[in-house]
Amino acid sequence: MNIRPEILHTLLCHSSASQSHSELRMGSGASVSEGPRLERQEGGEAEAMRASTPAGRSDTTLQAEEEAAKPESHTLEVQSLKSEEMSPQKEEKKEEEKREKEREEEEEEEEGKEEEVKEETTRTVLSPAPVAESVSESEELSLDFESFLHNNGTLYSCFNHHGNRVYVDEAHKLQPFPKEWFSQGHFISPNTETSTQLQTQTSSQTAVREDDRTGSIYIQGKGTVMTYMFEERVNVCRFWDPHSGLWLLLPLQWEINVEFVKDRVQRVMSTLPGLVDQKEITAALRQCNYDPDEVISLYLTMFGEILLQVPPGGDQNYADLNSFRALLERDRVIEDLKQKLQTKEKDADNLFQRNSYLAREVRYLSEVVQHLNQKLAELEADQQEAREKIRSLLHRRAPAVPPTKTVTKSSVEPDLLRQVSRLTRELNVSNKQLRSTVHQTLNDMKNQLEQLKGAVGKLAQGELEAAGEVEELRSLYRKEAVERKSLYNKLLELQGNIRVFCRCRKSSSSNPCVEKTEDQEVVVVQKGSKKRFQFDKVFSQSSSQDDVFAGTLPVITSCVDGYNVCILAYGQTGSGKTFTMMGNKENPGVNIRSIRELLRICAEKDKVSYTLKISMLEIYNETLNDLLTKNPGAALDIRVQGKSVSVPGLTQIQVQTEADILNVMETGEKNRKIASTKMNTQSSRSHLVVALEVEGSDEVSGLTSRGTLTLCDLAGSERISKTEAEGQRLVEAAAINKSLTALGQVFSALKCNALHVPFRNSKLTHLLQPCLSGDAKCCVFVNVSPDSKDVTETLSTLQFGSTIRQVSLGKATQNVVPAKNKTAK
Ligand SMILES: Nc1ncnc2c1ncn2[C@@H]1O[C@H](COP(=O)(O)OP(=O)(O)OP(=O)(O)O)[C@@H](O)[C@H]1O
Repeated sequence: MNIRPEILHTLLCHSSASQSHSELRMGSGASVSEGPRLERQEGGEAEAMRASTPAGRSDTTLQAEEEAAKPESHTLEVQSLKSEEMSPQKEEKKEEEKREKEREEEEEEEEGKEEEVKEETTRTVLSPAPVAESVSESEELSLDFESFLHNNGTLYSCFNHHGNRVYVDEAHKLQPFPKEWFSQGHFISPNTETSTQLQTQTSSQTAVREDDRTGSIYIQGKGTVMTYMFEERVNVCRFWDPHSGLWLLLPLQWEINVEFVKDRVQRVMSTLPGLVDQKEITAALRQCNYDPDEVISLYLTMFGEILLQVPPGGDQNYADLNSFRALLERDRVIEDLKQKLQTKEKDADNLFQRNSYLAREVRYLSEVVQHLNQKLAELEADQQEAREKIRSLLHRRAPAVPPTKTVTKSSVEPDLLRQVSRLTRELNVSNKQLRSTVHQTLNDMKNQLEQLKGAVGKLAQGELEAAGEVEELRSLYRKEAVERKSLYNKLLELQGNIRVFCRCRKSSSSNPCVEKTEDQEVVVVQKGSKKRFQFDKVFSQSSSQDDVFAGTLPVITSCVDGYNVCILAYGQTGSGKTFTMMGNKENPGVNIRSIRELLRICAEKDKVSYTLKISMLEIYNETLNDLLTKNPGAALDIRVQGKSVSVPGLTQIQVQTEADILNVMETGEKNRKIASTKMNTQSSRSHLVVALEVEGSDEVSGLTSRGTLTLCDLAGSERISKTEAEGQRLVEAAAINKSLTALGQVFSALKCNALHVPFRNSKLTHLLQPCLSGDAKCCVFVNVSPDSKDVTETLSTLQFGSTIRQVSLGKATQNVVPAKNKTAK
C-alpha cells in the first residue's frame, strides 16, 4: 500500500489508541488483538466463540494455520526477508529510519494542536474516496502492512517499508523488527492495497471461501445467505451474516438445504430407505461429524436391518416413523419376553424331570422298606418257629422227669439238649441283632423319607413359583402382542383405511394417452391438454404383478388380526382388472398372492390356530350366483343383520393349503359367466366376489379373531355403443353399468358424508356394504387403458378413482372376541 508518512503516524496513533479495544478493521493481519497473547481456548463453546468471530482470534488462528499449511511459500518469504536484512543498503535504511523517527517526533509536537484534524484524517484514510485524493495530492510512501505471529502466541502488527520493518509493541510503540524473530514466528497474509480495502476485506475475505464447502441457501425474511462448512475440530455448518459480520450456526431447518449436507442426507437415505426424516438425519450427521457412513452404521446398530427396507407407505410422516420405531422396540421386547418364557419353560421342564426322578426314588425306597418289612416278618416268623421248636423240645423233655416217678433215662439226649440250647442262644443273639438292624434301617428310612418329603415340598413350591412366573410372562407377552398389533393397525389407519391405486394396462401403442409422472401421479393427455390425477400409488405399464401386490400387502396382513379387508378392481372393459386380480398361472394376481400371504402368516403363528373358509359368488344381471354350489340355479339373497351382511345358503369350503384354494377357485372360475365382447374376447360379464374368512384362535391370549378378505373383480364399465352389445349382451351391459353407477353413487355419498348412503341401490353395493361403511380396510384398483382411443373412459375411470380417494371410511373395527368355552393357556 502507498501511504503518506504523516498518515502513517496517524494510523499508528489510531492503532495505539484503538488497540485496547480492537483492531478488527486493520485487515487480516491487524485483526487480532483483543489482547497481545493468543490463548488457546478449549471445549466446544470456546470453539463456537472463535468460529463465530471471523475477525477475531480464531479466524486469525485459522488463517495462521492455513499459512502454516503452506511451508514452501513461507520459507520463501522468510528467506527473502533475511536476504534483505543482510543487504549492503543497511546503512541507508537506518538513516531513513532516523529521518522517519525525526519526522514522527515533529509530528508528535504538533499532535496536541492537530489532534482533531488527525482524527479527521484517520477517518478519511479509512474511507475510500478521500484516500485516492490524498494519494494523488502528496508525496507517497510505499508501506506494506503485515501481521507477525510470534511462536509465543503474540500477534504483532508490522509495517514494512522497502525491507525496513517495524512492529507495534505491547506499549503501542513502534519498534524495529528484531532479526531473530524471523526464526521465531511467521507473517500472516499481508498484501492489501488500501486501508479502505482492508476494512471491507475483513468481511469479504472472511466471507469469500470458494470451494466445495461453500454454498448458499435462501432463507425467508433474510434472503440468500452464503454458507460454508468449516473444518474445525468437528465440522460445523455456519452461515455468513453480513449484518452482524459473523459466521452464525445454521439452524437445522436451514441446514437441510445446504448442498454439502443434502448430498450426505441423500446418501444416508439411499442406503437406509427406512429412514425418512431428513431433519433427524441432519442432526445425526452433525453428531457424526458429517460422516454419512458413521450415521448409517449408527442407525443400523440401533434399529437393525429393518431400515434397509422401504417402510410401508414410503413417505410416511414423522409420527409414522415413531410408531414404526416403537413397533420395532416392541418387537424387541416381545423377543426378549419370548426368550424369557422359553428359559422359564425349560426351568419348569427341569423341575418336572427332577420331580419325577424324586418320585421314582421315593417309590424305590418304599419298595425297599416293604421288602425289609417282609424280611422282618419272615425273621419274626422264623423266630416264632424257633421258639415253638424250643418249647416243644422242652415240653418233650419235661414228661421225662415226672416228680412222682422214679428217675428213668431221659428221652432227649443231653448232647441234643446242649445243641438246642446253643442254637437257641445263637438264635436269640441273631434275633436281637436283626431287630436292631431292622430298627436302625427303619429309622434311616424314616429320616430319608422325611428328607424326601421336604425336597418334594420344596420342589412343588418352586414349581408353583415358576408356573406363576410363566403365567406372568405369558400375560406380558399377550399384552405386548396386542399392543404391537394395535400399533401396526394405527400405522395403517394413519395411511387411511381406503387406499386407491391406479394401474395402467400394458399396451403396444406408440402414443399412449396415459403417463406416470411420479409415484403418486398420473397424467392423461387429451387433445393436447393434460389432466393430472393423484393416487396412493400409480403403477405404470411396466409394473409387475409383484409390485402391484406389494401395494396391498400391509392391508392384507390386517385380515389375520381380525379386520375385514376388501380389494376391488374397477375400470373399463379390457383395462386389466382380471389380470390384476386373478392374473394367470405363470403370473398370478392379487387374489392368489394375497391368499398365499395369508397362508404364510397363518403358518408362521404357531400359537394361533387358523380356520380358513372360502366362498365365491358372482353378481350377474343383478342376481347372486353361488359359484361353488353343487346345485346351481338356486337363488341367493342378501340378509342384513345389524351391521353384518350375509348370504344365507352360500357354499363355504374349508381350505388348508394353497392347492385347496386353487382347486376351489378353478371350479368357481369355470362356473363364471364370461363372454366375448367387441373390446375384450375374454370379457367378464359379472362381478366376481371371492371371500376368504380367516378365523384365528390364539392359544396364549385366548382371543378369537375373525377377519374376511373380500376380493372383488368388477365387470368392466363400458359404453354400450363402443362394445356394440346386442341381445343378451345388451341386458348384461345394462346391469353392469347400473351396478357400477350405484357404486359411484355410494362413493359420492360417502365422500360428502351424506346421511343416507344408497347401499341398497344394487346387489353389488348391498353386498359390499360392510366393506364400504367404515368397518373395513379397503383397497381400490382403478385400471386404465393407455390407448388414445380409450381416453374418455380412462378419464372417467380416473375421475371415479379420485372421488373414492376423497372418501374417508373412518376407523376400521377389529373383530376380536374372547373364545367361547376356551380358557387361555
Ligand atoms: N399389465 C398387463 N400386462 C400384460 N397384459 C395385460 C395387462 N393388463 C391386461 N392385460 C391383458 O389385457 C387383456 C384384457 O385384460 P383383462 O381381461 O384383465 O381386462 P378386464 O378389465 O378384466 O376386462 P373385462 O372387464 O372385460 O373382464 C388380457 O388379455 C390381459 O392378459
